[in-house]
Amino acid sequence: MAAEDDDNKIPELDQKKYDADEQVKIICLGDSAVGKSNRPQQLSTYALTLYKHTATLANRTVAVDFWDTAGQERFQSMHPSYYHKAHACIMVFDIQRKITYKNLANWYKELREYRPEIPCCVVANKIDADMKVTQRSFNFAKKKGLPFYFVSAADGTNVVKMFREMIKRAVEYKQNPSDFVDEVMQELEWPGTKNEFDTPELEERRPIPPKYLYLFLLRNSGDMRG
Ligand SMILES: Nc1nc2c(ncn2[C@@H]2O[C@H](COP(=O)(O)OP(=O)(O)OP(=O)(O)O)[C@@H](O)[C@H]2O)c(=O)[nH]1
Ligand SMILES: [Mg+2]
Repeated sequence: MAAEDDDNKIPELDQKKYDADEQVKIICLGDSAVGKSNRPQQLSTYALTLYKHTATLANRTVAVDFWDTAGQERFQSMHPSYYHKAHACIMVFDIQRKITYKNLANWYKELREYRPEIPCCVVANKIDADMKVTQRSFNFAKKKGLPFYFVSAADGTNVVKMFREMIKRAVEYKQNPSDFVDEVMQELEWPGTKNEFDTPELEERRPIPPKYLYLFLLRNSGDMRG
């Protein structure tokens, strides 16, 4: 109980802010170690990292929160609050590990259960390790009609382009959600659709070790490669 009370006091985890016009939330999905955070190997200590970025699009300033997790992927599933109010999703796999590509289908399925219509893209990361892969085709994205990017988080190839395009799509989606479920959820506070960080019942439904839930690191990153 004490921990839940503490969570309520962390302003960054108050998801109501994403209702404001100038705020978007973009989430990252993918297996562990595909390079979502582009950090050197380290213990997955923090459940949640928010990378804050300010983007200028058509003379408008947009505050972007990139949500990134470490650790929860091991459960092959994310906590519902991770998806809550997200405006776009970046799905990442590692071109050197086939399993991470195969698992995209699972991540995508879970994403669509929570967020049926938000813009999503597929990122093939680590192309610096094998440039030849860019000759290959990866059909998952095509099959689902998703934009696809060959990226190297290590050397920066396509990273800024991908982020800019996804921010733009997140803003467009927010201005004109095609997602009926999403609109309904924003209007009604259905059980399970408000900020799940505040709802202990949901913790019981999908238990998460407290150290993952209650530790988080807030980063200020103006650098897209951060
Ligand atoms: N060669 C190469 N290595 C990369 C690239 N991006 C990340 N890595 C390496 O891949 C490993 C995993 O990167 P992370 O960013 O921690 O991966 P993650 O997906 O965030 O993993 P979790 O936080 O555990 O979910 C690290 O050793 C990175 O240095 C890349 O573009 N090229
Ligand atoms: Mg990470």
